[in-house]
Amino acid sequence: MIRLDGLSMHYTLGTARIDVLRGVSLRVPAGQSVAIAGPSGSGKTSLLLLLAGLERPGAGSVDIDGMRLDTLDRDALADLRRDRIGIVFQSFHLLPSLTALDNVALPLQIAGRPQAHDRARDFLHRVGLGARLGHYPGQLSGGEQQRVAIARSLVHGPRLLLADEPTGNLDDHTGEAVRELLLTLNEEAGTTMVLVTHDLAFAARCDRVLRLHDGQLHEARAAPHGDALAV
Ligand SMILES: Nc1ncnc2c1ncn2[C@@H]1O[C@H](COP(=O)(O)OP(=O)(O)OP(=O)(O)O)[C@@H](O)[C@H]1O
Repeated sequence: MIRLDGLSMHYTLGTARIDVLRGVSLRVPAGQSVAIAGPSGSGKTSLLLLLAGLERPGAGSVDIDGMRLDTLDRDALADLRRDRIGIVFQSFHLLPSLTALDNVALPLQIAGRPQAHDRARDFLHRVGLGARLGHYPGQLSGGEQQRVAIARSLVHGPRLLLADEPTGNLDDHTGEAVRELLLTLNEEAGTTMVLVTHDLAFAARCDRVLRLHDGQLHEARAAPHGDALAV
């Protein structure tokens, strides 16, 4: 369960203040898939950064599975991300000196999990990159790098996936494969998903669609469960 209560956030640039979120409250039950839409610059990425504990809100709180992120120190936040959260950023943050396989295996190795390379290989196959295991990020196309980042975000079996435009750079066919992979994980493993996406086909298949506008989240399409509505 994700609980956001009265979440506000602003950036300060010189003397200018940019209010990005203005008192956002939200509940996302475990296992729900949520698409977040909204105009460019409306704060969608900032919201994901708050959910991941990579930014701190100016006011309000983020609670993931009963843990209030503002009570956790930097190490505890890193542990939370390593154990429970998968993140796909718009810029993929792949390590340039590691192959695709090693990039994907790294989170498992850091966590001391066994069979890191076998599992990484399996996930790279699932995103259609079985023939690119030994490629370095600089030798991969943008869409291929994106799929490596998706494989890396999923390899440790996160309970929560936060993804910024996961199908943004992909052609129709590859985009469909990634949509299927994520939705299958959502359905079969019960992975909670919060996706920023302009991909209408993807949003249409999520349980719920929210729109961020003027610092507020609005329910564009609600899940059928009454307890899942934004409050
Ligand atoms: N580090 C920063 N310092 C100052 N302003 C920032 C910073 N990061 C983002 N902003 C501003 O905050 C606003 C929200 O940015 P954010 O990236 O969250 O929007 P977004 O909805 O994800 O946009 P897009 O759809 O274009 O990716 C934008 O106006 C942006 O210029």
